[in-house]
Amino acid sequence: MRFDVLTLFPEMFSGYMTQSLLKLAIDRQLVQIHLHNIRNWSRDKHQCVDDRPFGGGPGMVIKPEPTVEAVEEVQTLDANPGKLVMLTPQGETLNQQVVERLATHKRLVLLCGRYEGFDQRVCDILQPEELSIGDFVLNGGEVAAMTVIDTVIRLVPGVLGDEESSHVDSFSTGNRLLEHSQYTRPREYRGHQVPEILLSGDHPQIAAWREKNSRDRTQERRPDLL
Ligand SMILES: Nc1cc(-c2ccc3ccn(Cc4ccc(CN5CCCCC5)cc4)c3c2)n[nH]1
Repeated sequence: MRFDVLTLFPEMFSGYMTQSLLKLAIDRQLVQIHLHNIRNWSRDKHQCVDDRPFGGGPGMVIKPEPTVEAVEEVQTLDANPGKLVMLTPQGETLNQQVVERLATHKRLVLLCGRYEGFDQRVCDILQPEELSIGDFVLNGGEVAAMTVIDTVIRLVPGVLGDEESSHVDSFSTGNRLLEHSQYTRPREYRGHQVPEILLSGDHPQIAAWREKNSRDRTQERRPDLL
């Protein structure tokens, strides 16, 4: 799967791309991430990409020319132009079902804004899918784009090992329970014991304990999921 990210801050992705799961997926050529700085498509000698909003108001707006021309050129870099997604506070809210839909595409082109966002004509001309990652305000689209990448790559075949395959993730279609509690060594820590059943090797009983623990946690924390 190929991701192209258009942003004014490509350096924000450097550390993220060295993160283990994504780095492994890239090294194994299961995933490609291509970063593009929108500023490289600015037309003026000062490389300006933003300007004051017509009609007044706070902040600056990213100009339509460099943005549209950047997306159009980036889309030509592969035979498949990809699914264009704009990260925005005003978009459809991301959830696991949206992630599963996005993962069906071979290429995602993620458009990250800053300031007050993009000139409306960027949406009118390019008609991107507009995505929010939740009802809170970020300072730009980059963290939202990383969230999209982070969630979608878990669904790319081969990225997760069989053991940890994503179909048993919480929120996956058909699985609406929170995950059960997890424990590892030591068996006791500051007087807190690991539940004996998990040490028993009795796998049917362990599975039953985990199912009940998932249900109890979901009832307690997210009854809306039941
Ligand atoms: N899920 C989610 C995605 C984003 C997101 C995504 C992309 C961009 C690009 C720029 N920003 C910053 C920003 C923040 C708030 C506003 C609204 N504005 C505030 C001041 C008064 C008028 C209205 C606009 C732009 C972004 C924020 N935030 N949250």
